[in-house]
Amino acid sequence: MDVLQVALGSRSYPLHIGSGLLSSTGERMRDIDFPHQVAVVSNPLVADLYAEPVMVSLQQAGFDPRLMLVPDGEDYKNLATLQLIYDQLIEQRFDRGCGLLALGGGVIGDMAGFAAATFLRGIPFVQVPTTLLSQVDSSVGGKTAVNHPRGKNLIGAFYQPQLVVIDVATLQTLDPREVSAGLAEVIKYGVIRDATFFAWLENHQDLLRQGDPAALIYAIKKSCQIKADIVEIDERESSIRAHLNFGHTFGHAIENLAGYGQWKHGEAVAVGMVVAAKIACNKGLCRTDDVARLEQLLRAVNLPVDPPDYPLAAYVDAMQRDKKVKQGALTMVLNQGIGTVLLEPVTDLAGLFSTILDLKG
Ligand SMILES: NC(=O)c1ccc[n+]([C@@H]2O[C@H](COP(=O)([O-])OP(=O)(O)OC[C@H]3O[C@@H](n4cnc5c(N)ncnc54)[C@H](O)[C@@H]3O)[C@@H](O)[C@H]2O)c1
Ligand SMILES: O=C(O)C(=O)C[C@@H](O)[C@H](O)[C@H](O)COP(=O)(O)O
Ligand SMILES: [Zn+2]
Repeated sequence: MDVLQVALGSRSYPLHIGSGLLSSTGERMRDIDFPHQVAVVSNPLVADLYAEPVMVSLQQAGFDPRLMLVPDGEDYKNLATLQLIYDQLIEQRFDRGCGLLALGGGVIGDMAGFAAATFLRGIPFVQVPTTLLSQVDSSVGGKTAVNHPRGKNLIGAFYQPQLVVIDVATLQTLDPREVSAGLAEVIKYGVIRDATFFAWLENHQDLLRQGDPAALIYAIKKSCQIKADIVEIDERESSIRAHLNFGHTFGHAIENLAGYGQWKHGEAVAVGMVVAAKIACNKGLCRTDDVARLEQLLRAVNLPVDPPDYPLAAYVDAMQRDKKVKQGALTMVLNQGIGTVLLEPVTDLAGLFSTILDLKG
């Protein structure tokens, strides 16, 4: 097992990464003095697969765990489902001596994390991510949120977990499409921070697409390290944390326009990264060869690269609700070649994106 650290002063926490860790979750939580009463928030699909080892290990470690289920899917990542979590916490008389454990993918982690941030003004929580995407990205860094019908993650909080338990064995039951979706965020790290890692991903694309455990474990550790390094410098996204949003301005617009759940987050981000890279290329920040490398790698791991056909005005309207908009101006994350990005203010969104939609196909 490997232990990485997210160093944030009094809010620091470890990431435990290894195979078969679920059955020792309780011991790990006892080691950090986690509260006695634990709400284990999950969905029916994940609970059928993995609730038992987690619940048993919590009981054996002396905790009082209660399983609380919410419906599965991005279209349930909203205030109504959040209310279901609060209802269960209140009905079961959870008080300030309690904590919460999020067991599932990024949807569960984001929503349960926000419940933890807000219930009784904040209770401790632990992330136990079970998708590749949640293991490389959403469980680390403390962004929690639910969607609004008009925009992704518009209602949320920065709220750090006290522990992240990444059991890579859970990836064995993951649908191949979910593996690909997770790889989009992994590829993002290569583009924004590490050209050598990007080249490694290119060299291991077949193994990664096939879900090879050794290749995935390397990619998970590398991704978590890159994300931890960024979050440690800029926890609340006042500067370089926005780099982690590469591909998300357009990606979130796709998710919103299509209707939540129609596109997987990672798939939308894949297209968004290509769009951002094409903009960067038009501005002379990267070469057409860099865009081609990105497209090739995304295609190789079965990710889409072409934007769905919505009117430009609809895209522009959706992108205006991006959280990187301040006083009406959007800041875009654009790549400089492969391995570095910069932040660039955009005034004429329609003008900028009309060129890119022309580039389609
Ligand atoms: N907070 C952040 O920093 C951050 C970062 C990236 C993405 N996100 C958010 O994460 C969400 C996407 O997360 P996701 O891709 O994990 O999707 P998800 O949570 O919807 O999970 C995908 C599917 O896999 C199922 N599943 C989970 N674990 C499984 C397993 N081990 N075996 C079989 N099936 C399993 C889920 O039930 C679901 O049906 C989006 O809402 C996105 O906005 C947040
Ligand atoms: O942790 C971050 O910061 C990220 O931007 C990671 C993204 O992959 C993630 O999808 C995040 O939720 C998007 O942030 P948002 O602020 O645009 O909702
Ligand atoms: Zn993302």
